Amino acid sequence: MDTTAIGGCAPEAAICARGIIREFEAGQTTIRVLHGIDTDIRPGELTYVVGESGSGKTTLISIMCGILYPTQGEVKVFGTDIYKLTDTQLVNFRLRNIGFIFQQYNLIPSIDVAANAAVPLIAQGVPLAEARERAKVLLDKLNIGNQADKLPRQLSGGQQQRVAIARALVHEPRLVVCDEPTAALDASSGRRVMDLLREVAVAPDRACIIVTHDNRIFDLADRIIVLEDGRITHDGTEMPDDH
Ligand SMILES: Nc1ncnc2c1ncn2[C@@H]1O[C@H](COP(=O)(O)OP(=O)(O)OP(=O)(O)O)[C@@H](O)[C@H]1O
Repeated sequence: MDTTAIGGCAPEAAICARGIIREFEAGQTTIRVLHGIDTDIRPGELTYVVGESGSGKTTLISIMCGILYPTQGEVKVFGTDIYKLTDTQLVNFRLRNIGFIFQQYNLIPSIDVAANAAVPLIAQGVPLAEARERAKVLLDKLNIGNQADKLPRQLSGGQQQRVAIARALVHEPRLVVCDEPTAALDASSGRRVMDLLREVAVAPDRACIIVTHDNRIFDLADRIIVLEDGRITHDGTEMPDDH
């Protein structure tokens, strides 16, 4: 593992992001979406990223979890400078260390719910029967254990989202990154998801980042980062007064 320091990274940081700029090409013009983000995500904390639509939240967390290259800047995840890895090394790093919950659930339509939730374990070579059993433990905790043998299309949107959450947590990744994990859920399902995220993803050697607009769960954050037009404008334990 590469552990050389990049600009002032705390060695214990779960994520150290320095000078993150991201641009997208739009026709003849280049749009700068992130304007030089510097931040450390601490282990043992539930960190929220909030901000208006288009402020760059999804772009930032995608860069932090190794699925979108920054135009400039560096990201260390648990000491590994992820964008210096080869493509294969990066895929393997993500597989072992990171769980994602994105707004598109991307379930595999032709395999049942338990197999979908078990995908990260199967990809790591865990035998199918064991992988399914481990996935079922999480599906039970999310109150959809009784759907394990169904195909994704037989589930409601909120149930499919919970399958995606089980899939993100099943391999007990050190970093969990979630984009609106409770948006499609009623209040009690949303609380259950948050309880599970805390149980699995928040530990002294783990970290969890959540993008959310859901004010029902704001009180559960340890830290809230506010993005405005691709810049951090607030970083504290509570929401700023003007949100
Ligand atoms: N692949 C892309 N190509 C061009 N522009 C993009 C691309 N991805 C994002 N953008 C632009 O970058 C800006 C930030 O997008 P992003 O999805 O990060 O915002 P967000 O804060 O997550 O928004 P929301 O809350 O609506 O999901 C937007 O203006 C968006 O149109």
